[in-house]
Amino acid sequence: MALNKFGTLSFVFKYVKRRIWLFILGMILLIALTLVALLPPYLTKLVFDEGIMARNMNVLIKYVLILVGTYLLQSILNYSSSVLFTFLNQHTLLDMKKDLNKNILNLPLEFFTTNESGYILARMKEVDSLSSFFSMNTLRTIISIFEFVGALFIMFSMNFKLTILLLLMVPVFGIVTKIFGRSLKKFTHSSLEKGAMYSGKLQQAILGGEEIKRLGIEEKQVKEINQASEQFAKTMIKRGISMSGGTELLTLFSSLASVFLLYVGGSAVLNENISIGTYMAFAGYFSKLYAPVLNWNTTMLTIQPAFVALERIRNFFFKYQKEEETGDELELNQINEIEMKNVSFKYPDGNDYVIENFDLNAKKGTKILLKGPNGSGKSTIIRLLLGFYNNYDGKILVNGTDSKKISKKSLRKLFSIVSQRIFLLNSSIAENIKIVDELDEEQYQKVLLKSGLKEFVNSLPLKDKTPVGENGIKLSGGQIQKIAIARAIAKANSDVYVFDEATAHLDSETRELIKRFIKEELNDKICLIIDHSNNFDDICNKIIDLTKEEQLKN
Ligand SMILES: Nc1ncnc2c1ncn2[C@@H]1O[C@H](COP(=O)(O)OP(=O)(O)OP(=O)(O)O)[C@@H](O)[C@H]1O
Repeated sequence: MALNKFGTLSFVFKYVKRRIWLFILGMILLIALTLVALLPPYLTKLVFDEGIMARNMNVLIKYVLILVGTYLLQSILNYSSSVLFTFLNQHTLLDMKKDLNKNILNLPLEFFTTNESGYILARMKEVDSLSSFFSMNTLRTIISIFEFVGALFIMFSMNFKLTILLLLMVPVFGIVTKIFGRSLKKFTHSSLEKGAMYSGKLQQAILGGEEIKRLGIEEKQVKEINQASEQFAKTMIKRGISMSGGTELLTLFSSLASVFLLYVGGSAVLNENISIGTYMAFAGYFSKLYAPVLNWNTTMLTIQPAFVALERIRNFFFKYQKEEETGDELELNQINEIEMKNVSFKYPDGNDYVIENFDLNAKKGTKILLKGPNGSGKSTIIRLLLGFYNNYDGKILVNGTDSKKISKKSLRKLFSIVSQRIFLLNSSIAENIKIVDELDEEQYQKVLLKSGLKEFVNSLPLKDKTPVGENGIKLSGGQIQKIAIARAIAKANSDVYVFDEATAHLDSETRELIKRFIKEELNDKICLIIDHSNNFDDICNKIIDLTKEEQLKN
């Protein structure tokens, strides 16, 4: 979805609106600043014409003192508006970031499976460049537009013909700025994209550092990262060249324009059409005629990336439909039955059906063992039950209600899952176990016992305060799995327990412990167990083999 500037501005305005009175105060300060800034050239004219040329010391002193006061006032107004806009800038940015942070975790699973985490992070960081919307450069551009109008008015009142002549130069600046802006936008876009890709590659390599070393593919990885880094550097060079070219061209034009003023203004003084004072005032106002265009150029250097970043942020983060809860969905308090009727599903980016015409029925007390070779769709069935995808054929019912009508948050709250890919926070063992619900000491000790963690935790010098490292890097595969099991047991009020290859890394003793827990303590729950071994055959009352049409046991 291509967004126009209007769409982008209205998006920014949504945030401005929240502090509209401060923005209005800021604009009043800017207008006051403009009026004060218009005084010095006119006062200079009076200093020359009525003081110096008329050889009147008192008048000279009077205007010099007024000039001092004007500059003082200008400084105070400048300082106040810049403080105010710094405050507004940072708070507006903070609001945007908060919204983005909230949005990101509400995006569908597809967003996280199709984009590298480093790439997502880099794109989120692009928000920082939005700060330039309210930076001093932008303020200067706004002030210069006000000043342009004021200066034009005063110049016309002093000498109409000379003003028209000087105005002729403005379109030249406009054209150069426009061409320059276009190429800058193009290079900014590609440099942001290449930068995000570079971050993605780098983060992937850092996360997979151990595996890369094991496979001995360090050089290959370095080559790929360097290639991404080179592409990023190339676009940055192009952007830099375009920026220097544009800036230099504009500087040259403004120098030539002042020579032009020297010539036409000087000729007017020689022909006695204007006084020296008027010439001096013209020299002061002259720069204000081109200032909006020149300032726009400088502002563009910072604001253009901000516009591009905003478009990219909106295109990227908002192209996925959020998993938003409208409040109309049914809130679940318990799950008594889950059913899948004739369900067929393929992933949004996949061509083939992962599961076809699949049926499942589980009431409280049912323990289902899901079997089937790798890639046969076992974990996909769990994802569908959790409402991660809606684009399936057939029906998924919870307590007889279409699962699409049920609040996903309330549904997921009633599931305890030990997934195949376990994610641990980089914090202590205890914090990882109590990630969803707080437990009292007695409950917590029971959880440690049931998950087979107690002995291990007690053997550690820091006990359950031991940090697990990034994604459990400091623990063994089995220990990670035990923490995930403890986490699932610790979650209060669950009605459905899912064990997706939950015991693959466990020793036989712990496996038996978990088996006993499932057998003895989950009899009034629904259990879905995915396992390749025959370990759980005897404690399940239903076995579904995804390679076979019929269910093996009922
Ligand atoms: N996010 C995804 N996007 C596209 N295809 C996917 C996605 N996740 C899984 N698949 C594909 O769907 C199929 C089923 O995957 P799934 O993880 O459900 O299998 P599984 O039966 O649990 O396998 P395993 O026994 O190896 O754990 C696989 O072919 C896999 O490549």
